[in-house]
Amino acid sequence: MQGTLALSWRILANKSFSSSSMTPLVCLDRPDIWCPAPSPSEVSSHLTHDYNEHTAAEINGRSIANEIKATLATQVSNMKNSINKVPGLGVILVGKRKDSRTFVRIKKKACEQVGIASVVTELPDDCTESEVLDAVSMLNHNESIHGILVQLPLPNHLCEEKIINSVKVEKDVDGFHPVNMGNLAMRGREPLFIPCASLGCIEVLNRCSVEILGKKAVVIGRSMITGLPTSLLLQRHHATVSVVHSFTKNPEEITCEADILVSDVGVPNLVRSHWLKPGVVVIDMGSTLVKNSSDVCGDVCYEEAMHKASAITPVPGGVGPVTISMLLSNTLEAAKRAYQWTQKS
Ligand SMILES: NC(=O)C1=CN([C@@H]2O[C@H](COP(=O)(O)OP(=O)(O)OC[C@H]3O[C@@H](n4cnc5c(N)ncnc54)[C@H](OP(=O)(O)O)[C@@H]3O)[C@@H](O)[C@H]2O)C=CC1
Ligand SMILES: Nc1nc(=O)c2c([nH]1)NC[C@@H]1CN(c3ccc(C(=O)N[C@@H](CCC(=O)O)C(=O)O)cc3)C=[N+]21
Repeated sequence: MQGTLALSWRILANKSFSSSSMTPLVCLDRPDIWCPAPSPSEVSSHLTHDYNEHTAAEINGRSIANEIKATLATQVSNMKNSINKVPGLGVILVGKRKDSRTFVRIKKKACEQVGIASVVTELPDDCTESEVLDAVSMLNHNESIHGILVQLPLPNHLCEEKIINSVKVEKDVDGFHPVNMGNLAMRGREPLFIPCASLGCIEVLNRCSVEILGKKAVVIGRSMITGLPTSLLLQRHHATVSVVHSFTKNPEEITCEADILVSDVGVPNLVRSHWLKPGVVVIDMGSTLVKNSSDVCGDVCYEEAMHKASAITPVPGGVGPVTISMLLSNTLEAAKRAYQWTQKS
């Protein structure tokens, strides 16, 4: 087992960017994000390792996100200089949920960092469905808003389906509109936007030179926000994907086959050591707020996984910040399309 771990770590650290020969999935112009191969030094700069080969490399999502944000900030500034426009994100926040308010605050701050304008429309917990639909409609018609995000979950009395369907497909930077999700699921079709957490997952794997093509990937969770689009996107990158959910019997028998394990559940410490194959790359998307604290907790028992995996994203500081940078990237793409502006090389 130790041999396997040592080998997989060496592969991870030394391999050149294996996905560079792959056609980018999205027809988005994502220079410097999907395309170029990171140099070995760039790869290792996102991985911290204590030089003990029997523990996993920790993937530094904050440094990946900072790199992406620096690229986006340059492009936003170029757009401003060339056409005197900046991308705009409209967020609708319903109610007082602490986690939702935190996530919206993080998104707003990230927009400021790269020069994207953001407006947050706040509605009370007991607002009516037509008030939310009106708020979406205002943003749909606002020419300085290029991306719209309705923070989920919504209070139970509101119909999530109806509200998501009302977002203009061209402004659906979350990628949750059925047209975008449907196109993601259908081979040969290109969605205008892919959900940010799924993009974040692939971005982390790409930037750490983890090969996806031909690998066995297991996704735990099948929600619209994370699990479902992540399994679809991993398939587009030619992984063989299995999906585990709340009705799966003996999930550990499936997860322990995975070369890449993605967990999108929201149950702290669900994934234990015996769920993992030695050398697996673990992407922990779980982000649960710990009760009576501002700490967040992932789905994977980190201390146990450290001794089994070859690389792992921590929580916080793993895939979460990369997800946020993908929202910024989608918003910039939306603005580029709206203004038919392309970055001159
Ligand atoms: N880091 C990031 O970038 C992001 C993190 N998140 C986080 O991801 C987590 C999941 O969010 P979200 O997808 O919205 O949550 P949902 O509650 O919508 O979905 C949870 C999924 O996990 C499955 N599930 C629940 N319990 C188990 C179990 N014991 N074993 C296996 N599967 C189980 C459910 O199965 P079933 O379908 O059968 O009900 C469902 O598919 C949250 O912590 C959220 O905060 C979300 C978005 C981005
Ligand atoms: N319309 C909509 N779109 C979403 O994309 C969406 C949503 N609703 N509802 C909730 C989930 C959750 N989600 C996260 C994004 C970033 C972090 C993130 O950046 N987490 C930080 C920690 C955050 C903290 O410190 O509280 C980290 O992991 O380092 C977490 C979770 C997006 N979601």
